[in-house]
Formats: sequence, structure tokens, C-alpha cells
Amino acid sequence: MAAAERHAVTAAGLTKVYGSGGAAVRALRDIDIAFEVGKFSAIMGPSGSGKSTLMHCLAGLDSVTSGRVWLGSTELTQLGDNALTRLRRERIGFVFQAFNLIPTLTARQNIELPLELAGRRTDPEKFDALTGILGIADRLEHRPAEMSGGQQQRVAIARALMSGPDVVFADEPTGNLDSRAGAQLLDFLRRSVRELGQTIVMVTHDPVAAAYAERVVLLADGQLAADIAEPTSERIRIALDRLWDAEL
Ligand SMILES: Nc1ncnc2c1ncn2[C@@H]1O[C@H](COP(=O)(O)OP(=O)(O)OP(=O)(O)O)[C@@H](O)[C@H]1O
Repeated sequence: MAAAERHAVTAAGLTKVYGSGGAAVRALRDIDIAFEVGKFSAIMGPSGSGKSTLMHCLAGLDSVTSGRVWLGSTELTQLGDNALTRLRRERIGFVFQAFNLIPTLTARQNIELPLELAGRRTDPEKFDALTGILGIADRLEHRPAEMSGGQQQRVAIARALMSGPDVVFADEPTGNLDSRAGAQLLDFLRRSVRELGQTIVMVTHDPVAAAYAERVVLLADGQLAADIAEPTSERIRIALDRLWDAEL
């Protein structure tokens, strides 16, 4: 499979095996998948189906056992450690369940850190627009401990989006939030796709969260089990139920 530019992330024959011999776990089995530019996609599946492993392999955070992964037209699986670190820093944004903010830095400093590490300057207009949309403009001089969980997560999102990465990978981004803060955050992710053309790939357990995406892929036992266009929480629940029935 050739990596087309309209795809932000592409994997071909992606296989990941942890351990060896009798203890080997095949976490991903020969996965072919591509995520389109400017689209909000979600990855779902039962616990242990390989969601996090897939995200980590696509983001160059984990090595693959076999197969190939591209970010745009750059093949990740060909890169050495230093080039991979640089690519992650410059072209990928991350939002994790644990917000991973640096406690000694203010919100502003946390948001600016990735750009600073990449030797780039912050675009003040973009900074103001992002922090305004996210409702954290009046929290910028606070440290993480002085903010609510929802505010910390919005700082983490601003940090991930500030550099205009080719793709944002979000792993259970609403996992630590109440339903109202979670809904606000998902709404913002959706707006950043529609209004800024951001590409987002999100791992989630929650059908309601996944329904904010424009596409949901389901994993089961390390393989693609379903691909849902225009997902609703109802459609996702039905597909998940089918998966459970097939596994029983
Ligand atoms: N570092 C590791 N060493 C050995 N096995 C691992 C490792 N990481 C994951 N696995 C195994 O690989 C499989 C897929 O795990 P993964 O964490 O990707 O699933 P998941 O769908 O994200 O699960 P969850 O929803 O519970 O987070 C599981 O069987 C898991 O036990």
C-alpha cells in the first residue's frame, strides 16, 4: 500500500508481538489502515484488543514487529531514534488521560514548551485564539495544581494543537473528566477538526465520546473488526454488542 498525501497516518501489515516463545502476545495482527487528513477518527474495542498498542505504533512511540507505518509520506518504520524523536516533537501532538503537564511551569509555559523545544516561536494570534476557544485565557499564569482537571486537560489540548501538528493522538482524553467537562472537550476537538482542519485519532472506551468522531474503527483481538462511517453512539453500541456476541 502506498502512503497517499490525503492520509495523515497509514499502516500496512502492522504486526506487534510482545515477548517471545510461549509467553509471546500478538497484540496487533497484520493491520492495514489509513487515517485521512482533516478527519476526526476514533479507535475502540474491548480491553486488551490492542488500541493503545496501535496508537503507540502509529505515533512512533513503540517499535513494530513487522509491517510499515507512514506519517504523511514519511516512513516512521525507516527512521532511527533521533529522527523519530524529532518527528514526534515537530509533527505529532499528544493528549493522554493523565494530562502530563509539567507541575513547575505555568499553563502558558506548558503550552509553549513543545515549540520552544523545537526552536520555534509561538504565534501570538494562534495562541490567543486557541486559549480563547478553550476557555483558559484567564488561567494562563496558573500552575497545573491551581487548575481543575478539565482546565488542565484543556491546557494539554492547547499544547498539543499549538504547533499545528500533522496529527493529534488522544488516548482516553476524557477519562479523568466529569461528563460536562468531557463533552466540552470533545466538542472542542470536533471544532478543531472542522475549523482548523486538524487531524485527530482518539482511543476511547466510551461510545458517547466516539460518536463525536466522523469515523470509528473497532479492534478485536489485535485485528480490525469494523469500520463505522458517520457513527452514532447507538450504531457504535450495536457494533460493540455484535463483537461481544462473536467472541462468546
Ligand atoms: N509491554 C507489554 N508487554 C507485554 N504485553 C503487552 C504489553 N503491552 C500490551 N500488552 C498486551 O498486548 C495486548 C494489547 O494491549 P493494549 O494495551 O494495546 O490493549 P487496549 O485495547 O489498549 O486495552 P485497554 O482498553 O485495557 O487499555 C494485551 O493482551 C496486553 O496484555
